[in-house]
Order: sequence, then C-alpha cells, then structure tokens
Amino acid sequence: MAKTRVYEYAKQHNVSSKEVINKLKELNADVSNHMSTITDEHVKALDKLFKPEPKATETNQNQQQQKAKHTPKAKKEGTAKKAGQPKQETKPAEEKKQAESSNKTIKYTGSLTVGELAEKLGKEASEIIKKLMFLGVMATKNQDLDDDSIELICGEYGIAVEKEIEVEKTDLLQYIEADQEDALEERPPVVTIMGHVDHGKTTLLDSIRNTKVTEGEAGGITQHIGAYQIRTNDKKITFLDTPGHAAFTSMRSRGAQVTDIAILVVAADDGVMPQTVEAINHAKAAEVPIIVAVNKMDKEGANPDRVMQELTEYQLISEEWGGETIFVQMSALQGEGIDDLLEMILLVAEVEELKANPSKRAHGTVIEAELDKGRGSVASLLVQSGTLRVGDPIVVGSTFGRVRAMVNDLGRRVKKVGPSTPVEITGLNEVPQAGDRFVVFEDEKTARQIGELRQQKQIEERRGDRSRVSLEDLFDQIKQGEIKDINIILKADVQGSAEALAASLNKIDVEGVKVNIIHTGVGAIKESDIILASASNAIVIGFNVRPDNNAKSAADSEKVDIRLHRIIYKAIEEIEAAMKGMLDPEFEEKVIGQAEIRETFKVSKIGTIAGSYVTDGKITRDSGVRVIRDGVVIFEGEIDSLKRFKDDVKEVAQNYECGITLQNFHDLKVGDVFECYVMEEIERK
Ligand SMILES: Nc1nc2c(ncn2[C@@H]2O[C@H](COP(=O)(O)OP(=O)(O)OP(=O)(O)O)[C@@H](O)[C@H]2O)c(=O)[nH]1
Repeated sequence: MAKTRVYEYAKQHNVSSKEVINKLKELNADVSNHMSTITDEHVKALDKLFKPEPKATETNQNQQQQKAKHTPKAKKEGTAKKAGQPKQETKPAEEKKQAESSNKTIKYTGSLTVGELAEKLGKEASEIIKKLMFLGVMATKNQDLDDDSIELICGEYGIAVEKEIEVEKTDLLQYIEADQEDALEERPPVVTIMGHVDHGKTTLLDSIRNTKVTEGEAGGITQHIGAYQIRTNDKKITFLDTPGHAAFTSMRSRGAQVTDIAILVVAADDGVMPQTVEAINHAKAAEVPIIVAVNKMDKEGANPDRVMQELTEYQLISEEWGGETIFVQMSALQGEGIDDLLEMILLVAEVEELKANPSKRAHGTVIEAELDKGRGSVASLLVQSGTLRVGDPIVVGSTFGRVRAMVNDLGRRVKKVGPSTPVEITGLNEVPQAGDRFVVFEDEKTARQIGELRQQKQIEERRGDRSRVSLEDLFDQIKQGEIKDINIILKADVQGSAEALAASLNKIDVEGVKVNIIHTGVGAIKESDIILASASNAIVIGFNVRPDNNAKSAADSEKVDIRLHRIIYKAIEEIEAAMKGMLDPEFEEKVIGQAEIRETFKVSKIGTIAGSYVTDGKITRDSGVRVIRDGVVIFEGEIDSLKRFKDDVKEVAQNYECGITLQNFHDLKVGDVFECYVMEEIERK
C-alpha cells in the first residue's frame, strides 16, 4: 500500500514539511524529516489539524486526500487541483507534469538533464532547449545542466530551486581532506589517565599541569577546557582532563578515538582493584597502548612488586620481567617520577609514530561542550589534524557555525591551532556533545547544509534506528553473517560465579559463532558497563546483580540489552537459544481482579465453596489465583470452579457475587481475598 510521506502530505495541504513534522511530533509520531512516512492513523489526525482551504469544497478535498493515500496518480491529481491549476482535459503524462510544475520549489540532488528538468517543470524539453538558447546555452535533451542553468530556467517560470544534499552526504568523514604522505608531520600524543578510584588520577593530572604548564608559559593562568598541553624536552604532550574510563569510552562509543596513550594509575599500597581492571579492558578494547603509573610510592605500604605481579594476569608484563609494558614508579602527591612518566609517554609516542597534516582544514573531536549564559554554545575541541582558525566554517556533530573566537588552555585568545591541540571555541548554533566529530568546511553555506541534514538524521537515529545487538535479533544477524562473535559484559555478585559463568559461556559454539567476554566484574551493573557495551556492541549479563539507576537509563538511551539471571544454566540456555533463534516469549503477570470471601460452605464431595463478592476487576475461570489472608499469601494455585448461582461461568465482573472452589485447597475463611491474575506475553525490551 502506498504510504504518505511528510513532504507529500505537506504538498497536498499547502503547508511546509516542518509544520507537518512539528504536528506529528506533538502527536508522538515516529517521524523526523520530510521523507518519513506517516501512518494512516496519523494522516487522519493531521487532517483534523490541517483543515482544507476554504476555496475547495470540503468533501471534494477530503476525497482527494483519501485517494491520495492510495494511488500515486490520485496523489498528484490532488496536488494539482489544490494548487489551483486550470481545469483541462489532460492526458495522464501531462497531468503529472502539470502537477509537478505547480510546486513552488523544485528539488534535486546531483544534477539534472534538460529532459529531467523539463519533466519536473511540466514542460516540453524543446521549450527548455529554446529558453537555454536564449540564455546562450546550447544543450541537447540528455545533457546535464549545471546548477546555474537550472536556477535560471526555473527563474524564468517563477519557480524556486533547491539543491538537496543526499542523506549519505551527512557522513562527515568524507569531508576530511586526504593527506599526502609527505604532508604529514609529527604531532603531540594525546593521553588519558585512568585507574581505580582514589588511586591518584586527579592528583597526577594536577601535578603535571602545575609543574609543567606554568613552567613553559610564564604568567599563564590555567583554564579548564577539558584538556591541556604541556611542553617537556621541547616536545608537547596533550592530556585529557577528564580522568576515568567512562568519558574515554563514551567518546569511543560515538566513534571518536582521541586517546593515543592510556596511563593506568595503580596505587602501590592498594594494588589492582576492580576499576583498574575495567580501565585495562576499556583501553584494550580501544587498542590504546598502556603505561602503568605505580603511584603513591611514598606511602608506607607501597608494594610495587605486588602491582606488577597482579597486572601480569592482565597481560601487562613489565619490561623488567621480560614483558613490553612500561611501568613508572612515582608519587603524584610529591611530584616524584613525573619527569620519568613524561619521558616514557614521549617514548611510546615515538614508537607509535603519531603524525598529522597541519596544513589542511581542521578536523577533530569535541572534548566537552556547554551552554554559557554570555557566550552561547561553548565547545572544547581537540584538533586532530589540520589547522583550525578563527572564522572557519565548521560542522560540529549536528551543530554548525563559524569559529567566532578561540581560547587555549591558558585562557589566551588564539587565532589558529594545529594538531593535538585543545581549544575552546564559540560561534556554534547549538551545543554539540562530547565525542562529536568536527570538520571545517570551505564555505559557510555547505557547512550549514550539512549541519542541518545531520541534525535531521540525528533526530531520526535517536528515535531508535540504531541497530544494537539484542538477543531477539541475534539469530537473524548470525544468519546474515553480520555477527561473528557475541560480545558479552558479565557482572556477578561474586568472583566465583562470574568465573563459572564465563567459563560456560566461553564453551558455547553455535555454527561457528562464539561468545567473546570483553569484561567481567563483581558488583552492580554500572553506567560505565553500559557505555562499554554500547561502544563494543555487547550484551550485558547480570548474575545475581542489578543495574543501578544510571545504568538503567544509559541502557535505555544506548539501547543496550541487559539480561538478568540467577541460575547459571538459564543464562547459558538463553544465550544459546538466542543464538539458535529460539527465544521463548517473555511473560508478565497481570492482576485482573479481586474477590472477597463473604461466606463459606463445606460440601463433602467438593470441599469448601467460597461465596464471594468481586470487589475489583473481574475473576475468570482460567486465571491463576492467590489466597490472601491478613495481607499474607497463604496459597497460590488454580480455580477449580466458578459459578453464578447454579451455573458454571467463564468470568464474573466487579460488584457481582459468585461461588469459587480451588484446586487442592480448601482452608478458606470469611474475609480471605482471592487475587486473580493472568500471564500476558510481553514485548521483549
Ligand atoms: N601519599 C600519597 N597520596 C596520594 C598520592 N596521589 C594521590 N594521593 C592521595 O590520594 C587521594 C585520592 O587522590 P585523587 O587524585 O583524588 O584520586 P583519583 O584517582 O582522582 O580519585 P577519583 O577522582 O575519586 O577517582 C587524595 O587524598 C590524594 O591526596 C601519592 O602519590 N601519594
């Protein structure tokens, strides 16, 4: 059946697509842009809002709208008449042309041939060719016209044109200028500090900043812009200011890889802790090299060997012990070992051969962004390649604008910044999000066009178009070869059960598809687990643990599938079943009614008949029943018979009396309450 799209509806009703979209949003419809389809139900609702114009007779118009929904031809007729075309005996092809020429705006993507333009205008190609000749353009019917000629011709007919950028053109990556190998120059490494709570991440960041930033820049007052840059041994290093892996991974989940090197801070007196492990997993998932900073060496219980020992379990083996991981012993508090650490960072950076082209239009990632009362949208950007300049037209995530002013991490106004440099900019139309990519464009018009299209697309995606792995569609994805491994994050109440479950899950092999456990941990499911799951397209399994509130809402918005279990084999079965496409439907109990026992009759052959009164909802013969006495459930089972007077009945409604007997339970007393329920199949989330 032909579906009505937003722009078609708008055309039919002589309103803008935006108005239609806005109304549909008010109606909670799932639409976002002019190409979205509208359900018949919403078409009806819209019809009430967008009353037909008074000129046309209502019935006529309604009929046209009705028809329009069903056949494309009718749709076009409706449009033509609506726009006040003179009544003519027209051939179908002409009708179509006329219909289209009645549009006030012609839209096209790419380019148009003379013939295509003629068709859009509802004119003969020969007429267009003639007009072009007058304009000094010689063209044949199949010749492509340039944008100016299209605009000129349409102008002749008093019709506006709009060149649309195709939706795929919203992908910012394609606007990044390609690099010639010889244009690449060394760039500073970008470093993130991770580790367990209280192991000294913030102290380390502060300590490096205080000793190094001000050292190099006399009189500088450090300013928080989400990252800072230091100079040591004549080289620069950029530190991301938000310690912790949640920020790191949330950026990565949005496709942004900004970190080149991760510093894993482990307190020497405390050793490897749960978040240390999480941090390792996050860094490994992002394939970022790790440098271990064994911190708090000044403390009495400091035991660096223990840290080294514990980390071997996670394949972080120190060079001292024949491995490849760099360990630096330090005291962030006392500023000891910091130079060593910085030296090691530069060493790793050298090995990584970090390079970028400083002489092209900039691109990079948003580190943080906020709305400032005075300055409007303020975004901290990390330039990853190219040079960013004041005045540059820019698209940042789904926002756009021109770089109005730039301030660096020392609070100084700057005119241009190169690769690996953090800078705060103003001039965007809205506030982007951390992790959004930014790209500088050649001209402001294109930046605006792409920015607007991206905005539309983002809204659409937020409405759930993103495909995440969920157990429901695992089987399809496996069949289509979209999935080779199933990534799982496992949280359990105790280490033992996490290990047992992990071991069993690792054994699953369904038609070559295997389980890949990317993180296990003990304790509640946290937001960081969800973010890691989202970044790695994983399913989260909770064994005897629950998600906390932040995790729940993150899972909702990130569309991460969480599965909670209490029995190991059930968890295994579920994953296996999903892999085989045999997920059983999920049921939810729904209480349908209550009845109170008013009298009881004992009948020797039957047992106790409870003369009851339905106080709420209804009682049905096949519902499940609980007997509640003084607020306590004393029996749960099934109804044996349900009668109104002498007759067996299927159900009894509220405010009616009935006789109830139960299967296998006869200890019923006056005042007991029957609570009846049914199990309903629910849509899995
Ligand atoms: N003795 C000693 N104490 C330190 C050292 N580094 C940090 N601390 C102390 O450890 C505590 C925690 O340090 P933070 O830097 O806040 O730790 P963090 O990892 O940023 O903690 P969260 O932000 O809560 O994750 C503070 O009281 C610091 O003063 C160190 O090298 N030696």
